[in-house]
Amino acid sequence: MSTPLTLPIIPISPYLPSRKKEYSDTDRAEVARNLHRACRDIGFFYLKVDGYLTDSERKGVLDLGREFFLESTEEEKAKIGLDKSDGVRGYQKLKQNITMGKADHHEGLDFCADTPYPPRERRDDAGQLKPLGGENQWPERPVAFRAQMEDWIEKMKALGMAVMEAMADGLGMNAAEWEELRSMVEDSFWVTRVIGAEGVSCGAHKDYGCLTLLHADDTPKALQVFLRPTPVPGQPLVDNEQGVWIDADPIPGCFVVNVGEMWEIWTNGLYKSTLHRVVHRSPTYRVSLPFFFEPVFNAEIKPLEAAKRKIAQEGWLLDKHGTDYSQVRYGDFLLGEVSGNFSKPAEST
Ligand SMILES: O=C(O)CCC(=O)C(=O)O
Ligand SMILES: [Fe+2]
Repeated sequence: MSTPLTLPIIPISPYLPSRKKEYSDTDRAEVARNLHRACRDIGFFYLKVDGYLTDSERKGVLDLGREFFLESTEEEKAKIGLDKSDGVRGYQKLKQNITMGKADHHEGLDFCADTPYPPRERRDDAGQLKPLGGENQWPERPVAFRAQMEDWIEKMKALGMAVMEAMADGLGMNAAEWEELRSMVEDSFWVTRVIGAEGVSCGAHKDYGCLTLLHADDTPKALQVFLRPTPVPGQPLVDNEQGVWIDADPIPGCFVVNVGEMWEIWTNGLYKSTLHRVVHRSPTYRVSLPFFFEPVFNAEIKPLEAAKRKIAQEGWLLDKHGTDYSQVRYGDFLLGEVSGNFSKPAEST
């Protein structure tokens, strides 16, 4: 089977609560089947969201980011720097974010779900806020930033749930299995990021969480995905090092979605967290908004029975065949990731 050089497009409307009635179970089965194939063979796909968001919502959030990055003063940016909260929430300047040990050429603004710690446990023995122990830092300008972004976050959480339900069907989960999975993501420990860049931006990396829902402006030739040769059942997987970088250019009405390492564990490696990078070379300023739809902080992530059944049914020989992926608590995994993510600039303490 030859490798497709573009990502598949998957419509999610049949799974959106507001649209479900317009579609049949057969429509949903087709979405679930295509989604399963995309997650298994590529780990990335375009999610067609049709009328789920208005054009002004889609444009509005990107404009907020652009305006903040391009029109705020250095002081305004520094006022909400990572060092003013818990080291994870707030503004990161150029080269402050580290990917695979290298500084990224983009500035960013990160927000995440409320702290998972009760009030007495938010600071360490020295009185410093622990990572994730603080509060989000919202820019004062543009004034609509917080309200508009909070609406966006609610919509992204609901969209993430619809994709999760379709993925559960794609794996052939029964009702009880889906309930268990749903309880692990329903109160998602989401993270959202606004990125602005005018040069080569984000180094090659895999996302560590559950699902990344990426909304970006229309700059082409920026995001690239590492496409592995299509796996064949019953044959050992081709070495992960082999593959080609393809452009994942924006398509109007679609998000670019990928599965993170939590899905890799849930599926014992059937769904892979795939390498991607941003090599934006055009002189225009690019704004992108990845939304990381994550499990709840305390979720214990371990291989799902439904995934094991699917592996057996389809006859896969996976890298670790015979050995299950190790169980992780999502929150521990996240803390490990965020602690390696940011460089400490000399002026921050
Ligand atoms: O800006 C992009 O297109 C992707 C950013 C990304 O991969 C990330 O923040 O994890
Ligand atoms: Fe990423």
